[in-house]
Amino acid sequence: MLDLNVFPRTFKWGTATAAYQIEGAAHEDGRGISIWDVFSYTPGNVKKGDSGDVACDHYHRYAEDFRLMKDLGMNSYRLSIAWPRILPKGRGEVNEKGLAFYDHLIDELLKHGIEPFVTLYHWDLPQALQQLGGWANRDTVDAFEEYTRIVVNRLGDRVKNWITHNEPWCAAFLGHGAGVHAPGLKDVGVSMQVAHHLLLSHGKAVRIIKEHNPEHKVGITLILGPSHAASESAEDQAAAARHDAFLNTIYLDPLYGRGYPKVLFDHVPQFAPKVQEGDLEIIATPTDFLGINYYQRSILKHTEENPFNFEGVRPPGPEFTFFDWEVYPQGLYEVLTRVQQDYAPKEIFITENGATFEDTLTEDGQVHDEQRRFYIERHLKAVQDAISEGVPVNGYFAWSFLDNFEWAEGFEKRFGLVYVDYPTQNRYVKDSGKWYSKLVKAALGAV
Ligand SMILES: N=[N+]=NCCCCNC(=O)[C@@H]1[C@H]2[C@H](O)[C@@H](O)[C@H](O)[C@@H](CO)[C@@H]12
Repeated sequence: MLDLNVFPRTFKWGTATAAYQIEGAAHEDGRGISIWDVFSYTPGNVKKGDSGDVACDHYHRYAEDFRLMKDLGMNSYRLSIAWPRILPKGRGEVNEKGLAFYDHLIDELLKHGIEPFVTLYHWDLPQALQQLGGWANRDTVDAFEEYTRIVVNRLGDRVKNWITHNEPWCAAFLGHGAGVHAPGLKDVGVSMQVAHHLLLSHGKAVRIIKEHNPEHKVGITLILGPSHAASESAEDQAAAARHDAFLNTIYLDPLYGRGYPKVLFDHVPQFAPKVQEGDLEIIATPTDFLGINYYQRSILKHTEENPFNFEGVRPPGPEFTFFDWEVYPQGLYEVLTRVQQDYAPKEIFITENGATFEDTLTEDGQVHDEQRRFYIERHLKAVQDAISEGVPVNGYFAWSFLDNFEWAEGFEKRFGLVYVDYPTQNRYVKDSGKWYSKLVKAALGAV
């Protein structure tokens, strides 16, 4: 199945996590409140009333976790910084204990020879900024610049790979359009303006990072997936094209200098974001790589029931994850070849890919998760095939290192290569993690 020699010598083999999902210590050492604390504490928003208050207690256990990561053989690791730990009110007063935490965390990683990829924003906006309008308020772009400068100045002597934002589509649409993520708003027009401000803040942050050190690599992480038409009908084809814009090209096009997709905003002009003079040029500031998160494809048909005139159709499967997401590895190949053909990024990292299945910890501390192993194997094969066709993929970060707080699903949905027994906080490497470790060691040994 896999031919490890196809992967470049410089390939980054790792896993990914996010601060709010693993750290815990939500009220410790000066950390401010985030929109995800507020959203989680609001009854009904998160399954079983779960929150990131404790999560994987990574805040206190990161040294143990990185020893485990080293033992598993990975050479890279994607993490995010919690903005509320650095600037508890979002701007102004800096929390030295927050900076010190990430100092120690990065030092611990480097001690093990693991290369950090740091995401600046993985959805945990300081609540104090939300109270001023959050990402719907253009001033938050300035706040993000302030935050970026502080983090890059403190960690930039050791961190050389930066991801400005994680999945602006989720932060914008799930958080402000569908209302199923923090801050829980349901206004599509606002969600599109939020998308614009996220992209604008990305462009500003790229410039800050490049000013700090032009040798540093900076990019953004997008959730991308194929949008397939449910039938050959012109209506369904057009519906799929609009969804492709709604999910994919609404970000890809402006990032690569093409402005916002007309196929979408000619159809729903009422949702078009307000764009100021110069914004699109800032958004298109050149980057060093594109981070791609891939989980599934979408199938669309025409509908008269909403202004976008598209609605999802359940994919045929036959395999689905515990999240009821179709297992569709060829979709990753489709995304990679399309991105290469249409945008030709200098470099691509798969910054997230993984699956949730119902894991059971056995009496003797095993988790036999063959479905997850098989999922990852097939998606790595899709990456291999894309590389064979010249797509410059130079890294794969499995989602996720640890089981963790899965947003509105709480702790029920486990994505980890490592099982977390929350009552004891003990970690147990799942069969998929053991397999991935062997593969990574072989790949890195093979180079
Ligand atoms: N149409 N459509 N498709 C998009 C549907 C959103 C899919 N969920 C994600 O991408 C999130 C991403 C997040 O970074 C991480 O923090 C989450 O834990 C994982 C797992 O959920 C994934």
